[in-house]
Amino acid sequence: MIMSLRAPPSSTSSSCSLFPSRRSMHSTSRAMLPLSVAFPTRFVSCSLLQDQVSVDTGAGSKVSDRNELRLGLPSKGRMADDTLDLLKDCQLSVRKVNPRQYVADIPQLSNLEVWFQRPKDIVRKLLSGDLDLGIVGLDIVREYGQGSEDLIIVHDSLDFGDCHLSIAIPKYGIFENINSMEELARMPQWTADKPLRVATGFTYLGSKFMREKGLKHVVFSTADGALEAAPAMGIADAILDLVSSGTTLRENNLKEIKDGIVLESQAVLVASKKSLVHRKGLLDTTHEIIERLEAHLRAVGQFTVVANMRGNSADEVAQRVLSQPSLAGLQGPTVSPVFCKRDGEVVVDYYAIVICVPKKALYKSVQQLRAIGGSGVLVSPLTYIFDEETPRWQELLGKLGL
Ligand SMILES: Nc1ncnc2c1ncn2[C@@H]1O[C@H](COP(=O)(O)OP(=O)(O)OP(=O)(O)O)[C@@H](O)[C@H]1O
Ligand SMILES: O=P(O)(O)OC[C@H]1O[C@H](OP(=O)(O)OP(=O)(O)O)[C@H](O)[C@@H]1O
Ligand SMILES: [Mg+2]
Repeated sequence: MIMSLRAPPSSTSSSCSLFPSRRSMHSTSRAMLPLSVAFPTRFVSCSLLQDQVSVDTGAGSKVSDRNELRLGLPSKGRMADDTLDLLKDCQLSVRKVNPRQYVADIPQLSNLEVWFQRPKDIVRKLLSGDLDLGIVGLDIVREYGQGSEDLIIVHDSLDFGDCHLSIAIPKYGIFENINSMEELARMPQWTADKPLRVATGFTYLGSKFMREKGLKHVVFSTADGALEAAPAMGIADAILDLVSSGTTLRENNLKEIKDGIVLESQAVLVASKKSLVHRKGLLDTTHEIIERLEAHLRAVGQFTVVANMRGNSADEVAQRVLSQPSLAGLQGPTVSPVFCKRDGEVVVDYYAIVICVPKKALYKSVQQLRAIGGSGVLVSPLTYIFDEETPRWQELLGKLGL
């Protein structure tokens, strides 16, 4: 069974390498090139196989000796701006003194350093104990975390960076009638001598997935981008890459296949378990970050709607509002009397109702309000919705056994 990551014969680089053409590939002896790297003792030991890292986070590793807490954020790429925007929306603006500096702070969170790093390095540094928290795509956590139990997903849906990791094959040639992983695995073309060549940046997840899907003869090559070009260039048969809109695949004559999705991904907040347990102050800071994230992300999808409604009593108005399916709000409507003066007397003809409405259901809600006599409808955005309890915090305590 061939399930290995190999470098082209002439290459000593650990990344950016694609296979030589099929002919030269099969006429060359292709030894695996495991590279081992010695780190200073402060780091946990790693062995590199091309671009992959397997990290020993065994019981012997300790949290490093520092007082500051450290949060890793993406230094570049598509996640970088969205991450800063999200934190800003949670009133956790990152203060960067100099755009070329890799360290910053968040004035609201004392004793926390922000370090800007490449996403894969954030995961590596969480494992080595050099970071405590990080915001990256789940794909990167799973690929570079390699199943380590020291990585804990603290918030699993930060609502940006949505994509999935998927196998894609050409629409043409020998793949024209191949539409599922099962059919791909059954193709007679893949043998020990001529394995299926997959170009990917996700060799750990890729080899695990191929094994699970019963593909015995597979060989991976790595590249840092534009993987979709590899099949047309003749240097790979298939690719394993992130897909969002599907445009890049379509434009390159590639297709996804049934059961070919390895992982659904979006931005997550991830932490080192060791740090959470041992580093003073980290749990409190993490609690505050979770609270702010949850309160903000809940609010993002909702509007506050205020309307006036004629009625005889608050109860009667509430009955009318609750008779409509889109007007229940988060915990039912707030109904308050609107006092006005008529002929020298204070009277109540109207009631103000306040509800939270999902953004998607806004227009339907306004129609339903009008149908039951609502007028003067005011709609405003919400900044935060703080619940009594943060379910993710309870989950985290559970995972930590606290
Ligand atoms: N097309 C996409 N749509 C949405 N999210 C994506 C997409 N591609 C990648 N992502 C998410 O963004 C993260 C960062 O993407 P990526 O590593 O490709 O960075 P980049 O911005 O393209 O920079 P570079 O590839 O040059 O390093 C990925 O790990 C993934 O979680
Ligand atoms: O389904 P789509 O919406 O077309 O997005 C998918 C593309 O986005 C990512 O690449 P990116 O744009 O980050 O470029 P890169 O390959 O240089 O990283 C990914 O690697 C795909 O190529
Ligand atoms: Mg990219």
